[in-house]
Amino acid sequence: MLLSWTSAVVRSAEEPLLAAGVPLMERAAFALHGQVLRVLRARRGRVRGARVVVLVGSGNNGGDALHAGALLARRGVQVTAVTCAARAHAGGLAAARSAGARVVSLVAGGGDGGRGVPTTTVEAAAGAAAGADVVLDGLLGIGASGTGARGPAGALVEALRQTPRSPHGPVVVAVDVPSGIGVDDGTCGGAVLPADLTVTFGGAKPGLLLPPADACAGDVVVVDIGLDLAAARPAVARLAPEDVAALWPVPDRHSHKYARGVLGVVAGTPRYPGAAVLCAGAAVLAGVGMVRFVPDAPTGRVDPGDELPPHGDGGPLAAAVLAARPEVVVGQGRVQAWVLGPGVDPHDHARRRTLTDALDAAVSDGLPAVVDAGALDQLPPRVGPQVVLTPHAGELARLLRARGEPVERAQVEAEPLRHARRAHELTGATVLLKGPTTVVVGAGGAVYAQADGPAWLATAGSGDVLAGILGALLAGRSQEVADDPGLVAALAAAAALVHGRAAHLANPGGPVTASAVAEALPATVAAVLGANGGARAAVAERRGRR
Ligand SMILES: NC(=O)C1=CN([C@@H]2O[C@H](COP(=O)(O)OP(=O)(O)OC[C@H]3O[C@@H](n4cnc5c(N)ncnc54)[C@H](OP(=O)(O)O)[C@@H]3O)[C@@H](O)[C@H]2O)[C@@H](O)CC1
Ligand SMILES: Nc1ncnc2c1ncn2[C@@H]1O[C@H](COP(=O)(O)OP(=O)(O)O)[C@@H](O)[C@H]1O
Ligand SMILES: [K+]
Repeated sequence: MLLSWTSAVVRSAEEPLLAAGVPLMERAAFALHGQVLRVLRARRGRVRGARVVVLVGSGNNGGDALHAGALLARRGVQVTAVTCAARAHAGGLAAARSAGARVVSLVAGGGDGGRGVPTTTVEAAAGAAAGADVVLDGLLGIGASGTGARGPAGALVEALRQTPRSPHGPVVVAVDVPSGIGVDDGTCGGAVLPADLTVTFGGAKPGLLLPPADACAGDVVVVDIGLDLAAARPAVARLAPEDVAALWPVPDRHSHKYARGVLGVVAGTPRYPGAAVLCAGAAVLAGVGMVRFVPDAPTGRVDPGDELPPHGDGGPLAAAVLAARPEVVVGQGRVQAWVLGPGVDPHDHARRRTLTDALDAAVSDGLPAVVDAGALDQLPPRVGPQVVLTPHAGELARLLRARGEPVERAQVEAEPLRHARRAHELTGATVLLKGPTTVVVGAGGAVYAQADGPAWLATAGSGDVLAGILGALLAGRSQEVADDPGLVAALAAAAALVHGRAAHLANPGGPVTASAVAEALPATVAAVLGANGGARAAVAERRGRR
């Protein structure tokens, strides 16, 4: 699991160490220079003679970068430090100079309190950076205010962004965070320099995990500088396969299909059966005990308010589901969790009635439920966190507008966490906001950000598969969810991980269909369980034999 902490939490973890004279900056710089050496070796074999341009802001982030530059210069790297503000970290500047680094400034008399640093232009600095092996971005760290670098630093970032990227261009290594991101909220509004690698100190920062800023972080390497963050509350978490293995319901010898969880599904319409097929099929393939697919009451044969027949013939929609997945059971019955709404057309009155009946039943029984697509508009004003909403950005904006918040899709995309959190506050539900990086907000302040799938996953029906996976998980862990509704957010994040990984597995590096993602689920779950669940399953198996 990758955990992240806000700037304020990191600062308060630093304080006692700094007061005790612990050389945090030296530790950070040493680790940073080690990462740059690794990049240089991978890129060109030799370190000596490599060119590194260090971008230096006014604060300690620039100090880290300058000290790392000094260490690199001592290894024979040609280091050019470009200071971008009226002041620069004095100790770092002195170290870089005495190690033989060249120092220039974008600000006349800048960087060095007017001690005669040669000035350069934004164009010249950008040109030097473009010709370097590595650009070390030490413009802004956790002390950045607002999003986007301003002033000369901002101008340089803009110029670097204009430089066309090529495979021969420099590797950009961000110091602590890519300069200019919203460190705590993941916003990415102004001038931000995207990195290939971010070397972050003490613990990751939320903006490295949260969309849209996470797209600027590249690979994230967390460096231990001795901060004690164990007792501090993380802001955002990202699950790894081993975390998902620990969450996944694995059967043992005593398991039977009902004990493993039965999932009720209301999805699709007779006109659009695809969502029903994909959602119910994904739940089966993710390993649920049983799927009950709920068809509509046969028109004209049942009075409003009557119970549905326990085993109606189900009509063409159920026939389509059964043709694809004969394992599915059609009809009403006891379930441990629900998936409601994928592909349900609100203009189909019979389907909408079935949906609202099931939604009412799920909410009044307190059962875990995935509320997706067509069901989002039917959500009661308040529900518990065992209900998971799974909107994409447009659907979340609509849900918020329906609750009096004037929000457009673009605003949700610019600040996914803020809006997902708002929807959680307003509805009480756990919210899984789909996108390139999926954000989950749940009970007790839980926040997850999962970036597991390829962009190929943005394909019709993909969300229906995700809903089925999550439904299977909720059905399988319904007992634990009843005891701890906070678990729902972790399960939602786990579903997003498996969904994304299944897309990679379905066709590595190429296009996928939603059906192919669903078909890849059994192998994906097996691979994820292999992270530590192989051992777990073996233990469960042994226990079962006793
Ligand atoms: N504490 C420690 O010992 C350790 C800290 N560590 C390192 O320190 C980093 C934090 O350092 P920090 O606090 O000095 O903040 P940092 O981000 O470098 O600069 C902030 C300055 O930039 C300016 N500025 C602000 N916003 C701006 C904008 N949008 N656009 C342009 N300029 C802007 C503003 O200056 P002003 O403009 O007001 O003069 C502000 O004062 C941290 O990320 C890590 O790398 C590690 O060494 C581990 C030990
Ligand atoms: N650029 C992207 N990269 C990776 N995953 C994406 C991207 N865009 C969307 N996704 C994922 O694809 C799925 C799309 O779901 P959704 O919008 O509900 O599609 P549909 O309604 O067609 O099923 C979500 O799980 C989302 O997280
Ligand atoms: K930085």
